Amino acid sequence: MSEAGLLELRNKLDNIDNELLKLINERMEVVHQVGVLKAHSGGAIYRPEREKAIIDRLESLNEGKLNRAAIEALFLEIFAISRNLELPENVAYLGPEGSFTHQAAEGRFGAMSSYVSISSIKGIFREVDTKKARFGVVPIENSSNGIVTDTINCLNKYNLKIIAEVVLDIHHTLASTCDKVEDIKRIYSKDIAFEQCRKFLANFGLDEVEQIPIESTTKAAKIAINEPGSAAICPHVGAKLNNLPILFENIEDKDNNRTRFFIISDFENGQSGNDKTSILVKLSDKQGALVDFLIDFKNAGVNFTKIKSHIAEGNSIFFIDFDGHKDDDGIKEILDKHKDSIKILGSYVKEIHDI
Ligand SMILES: C=C(O[C@@H]1C=C(C(=O)O)C=C[C@H]1O)C(=O)O
Repeated sequence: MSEAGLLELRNKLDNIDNELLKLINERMEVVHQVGVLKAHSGGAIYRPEREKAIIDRLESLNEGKLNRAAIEALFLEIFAISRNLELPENVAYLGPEGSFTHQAAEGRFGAMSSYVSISSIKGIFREVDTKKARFGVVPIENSSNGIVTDTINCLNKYNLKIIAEVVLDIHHTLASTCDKVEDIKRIYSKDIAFEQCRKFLANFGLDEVEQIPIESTTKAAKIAINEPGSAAICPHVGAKLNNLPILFENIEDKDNNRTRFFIISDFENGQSGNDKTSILVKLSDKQGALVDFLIDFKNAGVNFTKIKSHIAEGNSIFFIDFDGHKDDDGIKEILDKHKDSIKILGSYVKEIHDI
């Protein structure tokens, strides 16, 4: 290509960028006006259901090269930046830095938010409950390891709302300063990560090597970089952050290893037309009480996406997800009827059917 041709194309890009900048700033002005209205009415700044509606509309209008993922990546960042200009958002996540929960948080709240790494799920609920953070990001379930009981216990204990779900494909790497697998004498990781990589470890004879469970996969990388003869099972970013060489990528046994996260806050979402609701059901000892409850939902044609039994403080409770919003016709009546035995945890835009 000639120098002149390149110059011309770059000029074109500069002009487009100038327009984009002008338009985005104009958009920020309008977001600010919405923010002023919300401040008067006490409404929440973050409205995931509205953001989803915008992305859906843009996808349906789209005629260019961008696919849904690209539109989402661009616009979620624009939304996050506009929300931050209105009100800086503190996001508490299950750390340390580089953890999967951190990735889930950044995916939703973008590069401009301020993030606080918290070392326990309970700590995250406390941080949001005491208003030190506006949002908390916690894991709720993994496709290989099931439900996260600490999160259920905290949802039971605190009066916070689930305002969004985020689903992340979980990939692990084996990272080490050792050049050869045979030189690895110890592996550090989180207990569930060892579980998720059992077959890989067996295939490479690493099931014979000492496996040391610690609180997080990123901490594993931190240890492994300083300890000759050791390795870590950790996320790609965890290895990169610690300059730990990656020996193998995607070592998880299942190729659809996913974790679902909840974003918790102190407000309720409006209806989006594509919602999911999570509740906890505490039933009396009366036999068949759960069945009565489920039949009401079934008769109303409500689709359950998850039912898990769980013991909290000695009592048996059920964690249930179903399609629809708590204020939808048909659902509202059933929730009212059973209000003494249920706790509504939140209605939020449905990202996924089940993991
Ligand atoms: C501007 C609003 O507030 C926030 C910002 C949005 C945006 O930038 O378009 C959309 C939804 C909200 O999270 C709104 O509610 O319309």
